[in-house]
Amino acid sequence: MNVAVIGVGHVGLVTAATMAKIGHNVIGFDIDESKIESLRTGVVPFHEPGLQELFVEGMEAGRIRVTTEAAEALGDVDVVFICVGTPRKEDGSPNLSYVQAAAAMVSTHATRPTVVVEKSTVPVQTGERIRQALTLQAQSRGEALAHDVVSNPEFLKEGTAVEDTLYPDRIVVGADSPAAHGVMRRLYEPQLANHDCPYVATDVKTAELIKHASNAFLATKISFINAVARICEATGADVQTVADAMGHDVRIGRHFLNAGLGYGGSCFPKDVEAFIHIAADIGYDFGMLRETERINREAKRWPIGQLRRLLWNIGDKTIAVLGVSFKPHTDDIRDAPALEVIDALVAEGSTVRVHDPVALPHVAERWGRSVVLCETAEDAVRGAHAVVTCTEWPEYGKISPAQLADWLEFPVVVDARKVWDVDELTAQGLNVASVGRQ
Ligand SMILES: NC(=O)c1ccc[n+]([C@@H]2O[C@H](COP(=O)([O-])OP(=O)(O)OC[C@H]3O[C@@H](n4cnc5c(N)ncnc54)[C@H](O)[C@@H]3O)[C@@H](O)[C@H]2O)c1
Ligand SMILES: O=c1ccn([C@@H]2O[C@H](COP(=O)(O)OP(=O)(O)O[C@H]3O[C@H](CO)[C@@H](O)[C@H](O)[C@H]3O)[C@@H](O)[C@H]2O)c(=O)[nH]1
Repeated sequence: MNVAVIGVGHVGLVTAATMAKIGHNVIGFDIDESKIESLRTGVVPFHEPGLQELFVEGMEAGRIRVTTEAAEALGDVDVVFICVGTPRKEDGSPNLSYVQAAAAMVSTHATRPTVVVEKSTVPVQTGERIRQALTLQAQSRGEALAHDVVSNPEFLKEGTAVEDTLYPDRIVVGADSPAAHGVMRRLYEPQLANHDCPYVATDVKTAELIKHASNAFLATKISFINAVARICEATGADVQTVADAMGHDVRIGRHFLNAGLGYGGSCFPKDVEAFIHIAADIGYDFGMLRETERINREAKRWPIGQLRRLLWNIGDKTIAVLGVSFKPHTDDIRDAPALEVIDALVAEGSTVRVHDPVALPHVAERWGRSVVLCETAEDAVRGAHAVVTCTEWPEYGKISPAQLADWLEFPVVVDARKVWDVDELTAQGLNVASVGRQ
């Protein structure tokens, strides 16, 4: 089938590469000329394991091309994926202007009936609004509407996006006509032939809601365990063991019960906030999600409180921050919990030494000379008064507690991501604050 992808960012590019992998002819369209320029030369402009290879494979097979020309991308396609951003507005509600602009482009440039697929995360009822807009635009040109609108939410996680998209836990497709369902089923048929997973065919609104409900639930699971971590710290219980034992119950499951610095990234923070707004708009107060957010704000402040407890004054100290990306295996620092930690340290006047295996260029963009960029973790930690872990990059776990004790000027470790074993740290004479441990 001929597939167009509008917006080749984290979701759009993985969608494009996956669609090519399963045999479709794909064209990716973006208004960001530098992104398209980079892709034309076969270079994926952000860090996502496996994506570079998958994209180049599609290009070499002649199944993916990219363009900044909407007319070239949208003229002759069976399916158009809208993968543009839906960032939060100042009041926390989702900004749908990019989605509206993308739909308008389809209306202007499509030369035949197509299936317009919302892959961006949008509020329930957005599909209905897109359909209304497409109808009005068609009527204004004296045409009858021929496009279908479908919701096909994306569940990939950054860092494992390629794997998640090639082998998803489920595929959700919301459509309001049998014809649109038929097109989407044919689109995914080659993937389903190699990977058996539930294919949830539903109406558009239900599919839209599945996405916000899933993200809000996962974020709430994280906040729940972070609240339990506070109780463990106060009582001497061990949150890791609590989570492991809870996880043995198949009804609960162990995933997303890692206590730490809270959730960040471009999705959970904005999607939880959006869901609260969406609910409020229809007159429902989703108070539980406001509590999820409150606990998450508290989790992000935890390291600074611990540094004050262990060092008393932090303004005159050198602090090593290990990890800035919102999770390992990505260079994405959007809404990363580390931002709050670093901002607070900079505001205190601390000397902040920062290491991250891949995100340092973004750190330099955001803080300039307010922080010291370190090429290795050792450069950051050696001679510092304390070390704080903000991202659990596997390489940090390879630093032994003995090395930490040797490198640090003061023996202070604030392990917000549970990188090291507390007992091994204390055995080296280190003063330790580890999430969910006394
Ligand atoms: N990042 C994730 O892990 C993830 C996972 C699932 C769902 N989502 C959702 O998918 C959507 C996209 O997220 P993302 O992280 O890929 O965003 P992104 O910022 O990485 O990419 C969005 C792209 O859209 C382009 N764009 C904006 N307006 C355009 C237009 N009118 N025409 C063409 N291109 C346009 C931008 O230039 C950018 O390249 C969001 O709604 C997000 O919530 C993201
Ligand atoms: O037990 C856990 C699990 C995650 N996190 C944090 O939660 C955030 C989000 O992590 P993750 O969900 O792995 O990454 P994302 O790429 O943001 O993926 C989420 O957001 C995407 C965008 O909507 C969805 O598609 C995915 O299904 C959903 O997991 C990160 O800061 C993690 O450190 C924890 O603190 N504890």
